[in-house]
Amino acid sequence: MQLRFSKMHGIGNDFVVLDCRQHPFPLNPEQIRALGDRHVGVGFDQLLSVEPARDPSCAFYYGIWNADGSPSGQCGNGVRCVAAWLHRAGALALGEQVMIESPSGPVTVRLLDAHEVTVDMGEPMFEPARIPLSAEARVDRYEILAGDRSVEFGAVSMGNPHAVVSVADLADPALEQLGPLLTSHPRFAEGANAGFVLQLDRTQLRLRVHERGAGWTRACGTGACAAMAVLHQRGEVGDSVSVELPGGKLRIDWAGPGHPLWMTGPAAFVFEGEWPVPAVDGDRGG
Ligand SMILES: N[C@H](CCC[C@H](N)C(=O)O)C(=O)O
Repeated sequence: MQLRFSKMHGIGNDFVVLDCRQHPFPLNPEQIRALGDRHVGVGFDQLLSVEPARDPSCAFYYGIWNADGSPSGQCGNGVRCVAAWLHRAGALALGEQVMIESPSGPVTVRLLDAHEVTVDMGEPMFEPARIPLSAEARVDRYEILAGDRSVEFGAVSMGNPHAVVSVADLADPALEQLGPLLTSHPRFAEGANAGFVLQLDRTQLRLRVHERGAGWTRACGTGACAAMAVLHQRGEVGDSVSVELPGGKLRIDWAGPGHPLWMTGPAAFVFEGEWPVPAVDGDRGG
């Protein structure tokens, strides 16, 4: 079977997008990993499917799988690319605001232009059980033993789990080990995206993220939302911040609990292609 796809990225976080509006998602986890392989496949951080909505209040549904084949509930850079993809497919007009359904629930997207999208990512969820994180109670700062060091972090869900660690040096070599340790720490029952944030002032952050299921990526949209939300809860940033990641900048706006959190940033097309799906064993994906 030949599979048509679009290759896209959101500030360097790269995606393969599949049009599944007319046919069911066709790949099992083994095939997802093969497609995501950067040497013998096409390569991506995440695979995204565009499907008919399941929730009647939404225009479409999008599925999300990491490069290791694991599913995720949310992808911030990815949903901006889905919105731009729908615009190119003639299914979303400039300036039009629609709800799109993600595995963790609906988000609202609006195309500011063909390559700039703003998204209401919903409210950050801090309750440990909603992340999920095993903890006695919800606090602004948790302590965890990672390897031989105690690490202080914030935790939040954007529809996917995030740990946020404030650092003074994003080039600290210790982060190379700390990222994977936090991502797979047993206190995060479903794993975590581990964000390391350097705060420049109340309106500017720098961030690196070791993503669950994909490793270090050049950008993580939900990670930018998570870092801002954690610092906002501590009263350390204002209601609007610029988050600079290795691949580029996002703007995050959040007025606090009870308000939606908006993420604004670019979405880019790279190329269209076809991929011969290998006949490998494994249960159906999705
Ligand atoms: N690795 C994430 C999914 C992709 C998130 C990221 N690429 C974004 O832009 O939000 C997870 O397993 O929860």
